[in-house]
Amino acid sequence: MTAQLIDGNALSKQIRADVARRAAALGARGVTPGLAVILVGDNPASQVYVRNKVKACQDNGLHSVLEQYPATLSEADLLARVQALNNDPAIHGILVQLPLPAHIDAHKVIETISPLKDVDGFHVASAGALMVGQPGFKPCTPYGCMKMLESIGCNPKGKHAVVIGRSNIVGKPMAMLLLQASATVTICHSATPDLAHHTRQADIVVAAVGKRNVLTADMVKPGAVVIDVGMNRNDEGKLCGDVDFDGVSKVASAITPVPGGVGPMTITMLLVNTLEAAERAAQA
Ligand SMILES: Nc1nc(=O)c2c([nH]1)NC[C@@H]1CN(c3ccc(C(=O)N[C@@H](CCC(=O)O)C(=O)O)cc3)C=[N+]21
Repeated sequence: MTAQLIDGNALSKQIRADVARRAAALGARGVTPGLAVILVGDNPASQVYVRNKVKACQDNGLHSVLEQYPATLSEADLLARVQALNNDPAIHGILVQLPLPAHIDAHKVIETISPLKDVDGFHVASAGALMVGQPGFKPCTPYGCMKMLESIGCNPKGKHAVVIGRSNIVGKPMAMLLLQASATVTICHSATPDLAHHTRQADIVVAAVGKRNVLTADMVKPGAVVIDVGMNRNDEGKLCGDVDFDGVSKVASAITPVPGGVGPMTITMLLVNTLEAAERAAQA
């Protein structure tokens, strides 16, 4: 291992301390930042994630409400809950945990969340704002990745960044944030014929596919910075990313681990977005 480790837990600790300070300052003005998390169904992974989010709120002085519903909840009832939270002045951020049961149109649910409370940054208005450089919530995972680059003094300006993956939640907004930071951005995906051809030219690689060993040492330029957004299980059931960490960490100059990298930063940026939603509401 020659690469510098970009520690998502350590960086989260710093940023969360700042969130807690700002939350306390708002509290002194009578406003406690509030996050509502809605979980539909009993997906065990979702239950763990949601509990971690609620705990992170509690630990940093944010108010949180967890609403759990059975998988049989109707779409109409879920939309009504979201509307009620839109109108609840104690709630500044609304997160509907994905995936939702198949009978519910996730797109419809997300579009029902007020863009002012869309702390996931998944609403089309948030995506559009990011696209045109207007104020709005940035999706937490790519936002966290940008903070990780910043934390090691990696300014994307003039660099070639390759994003692997084109999801609405990570790949696309990641590319937009890097572009906004004046990187030259290449987006690769499942139909890219020669992925290694692109990644070998990259100063920054962000892997966001959801498949193990998408990025191996032979695909990385010496000295590149590598961000691993993947969340997979290996044959032993251990959590691992999209990047062959052992190989790539011998070539890269800096790399994020899984676990302890992008995951905790995603939750941290959710707290940041919720705090900012509350600060804006307090100003209005
Ligand atoms: N509306 C919505 N917003 C989300 O942000 C959202 C979602 N739905 N659905 C599911 C995914 C997944 N996700 C994670 C966040 C943190 C960790 C995390 O903290 N991971 C730890 C390890 C956790 C473990 O050990 O399992 C780590 O990487 O160190 C993981 C996954 C947010 N998601």
